[in-house]
Amino acid sequence: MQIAVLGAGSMGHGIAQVSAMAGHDVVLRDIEEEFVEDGIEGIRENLQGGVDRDKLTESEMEAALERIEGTTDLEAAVDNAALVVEAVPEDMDLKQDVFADIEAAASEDTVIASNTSSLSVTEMASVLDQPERAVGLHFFNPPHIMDLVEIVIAEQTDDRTEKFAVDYVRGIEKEDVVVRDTAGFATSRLGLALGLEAIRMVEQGVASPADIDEGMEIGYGHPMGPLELTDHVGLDVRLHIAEHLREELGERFKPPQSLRRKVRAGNLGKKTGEGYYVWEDGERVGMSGEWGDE
Ligand SMILES: NC(=O)c1ccc[n+]([C@@H]2O[C@H](COP(=O)([O-])OP(=O)(O)OC[C@H]3O[C@@H](n4cnc5c(N)ncnc54)[C@H](O)[C@@H]3O)[C@@H](O)[C@H]2O)c1
Repeated sequence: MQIAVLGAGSMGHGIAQVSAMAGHDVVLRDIEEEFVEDGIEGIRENLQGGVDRDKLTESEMEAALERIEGTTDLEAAVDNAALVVEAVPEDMDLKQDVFADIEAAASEDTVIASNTSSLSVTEMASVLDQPERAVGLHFFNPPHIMDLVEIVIAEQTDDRTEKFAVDYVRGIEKEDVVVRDTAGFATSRLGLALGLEAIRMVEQGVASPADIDEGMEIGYGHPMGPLELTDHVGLDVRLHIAEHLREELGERFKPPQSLRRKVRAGNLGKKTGEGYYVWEDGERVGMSGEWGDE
């Protein structure tokens, strides 16, 4: 099957990679040649990492790369695609424009998917003449490592589109969960609830960030505690989603004060070197503020 992925950033290049690894022909589109090249280079590095760890062979890597083509031309990208997945920045106006552009250039039965992590797919689909072909495909970061794809069913999504999405996700050997298009879907809503409560517990001095995280890792078998995960995701990203969920779902998603303060101070987590932990060269070296050493 031919697939177009729009946006060659963190998520887009990974979605292109897992699709090509499953045997699909992929066209990866971004707005600048440089971004397309960076995306394809990212795929090459991921695949080479897989070869180095004996997860795939050199020839499987080359075959996957041959199935991926890069372009800046939207029409050429979506022209023959059975599925288009957009992974452009998280902005409703931009995504609606992209959806409308896809519909104008693609064939009538092309399925149009969004990789949004928090926006309403129903609202995105409302700009389409055939909104029943829209669906959310919420991949997790990084797509070549994470097994889950949350399939988001908009108000308008029809049964054909839902089945198409489920078949595609299973075909690329990912696990699917099907959720209705509601704020935060299933995963962001629950993940954030845990993250915000953990932040409030740090504020109340219940325990240190490292002890709270270790409690969830050892006690509940989570691969990573809620505070370290917050540092990985980015405090700004978590604050933004919390504000959105507060608006949609109520005060239980009210962002804690320390989260706001840290974002204002530019302490956004791993990417800036400090969040609830202190980071050096991508490694956790201590805890933020008065908590100090672990
Ligand atoms: N980063 C994550 O952890 C994560 C996880 C799940 C879902 N998402 C979602 O995936 C989407 C993309 O996020 P990202 O982190 O990959 O962003 P990113 O900023 O890394 O990449 C976005 C890319 O889209 C390109 N772009 C902008 N306008 C475009 C257009 N009109 N057509 C084609 N490309 C265009 C940009 O040049 C950029 O390369 C967002 O909706 C985000 O919410 C992100």
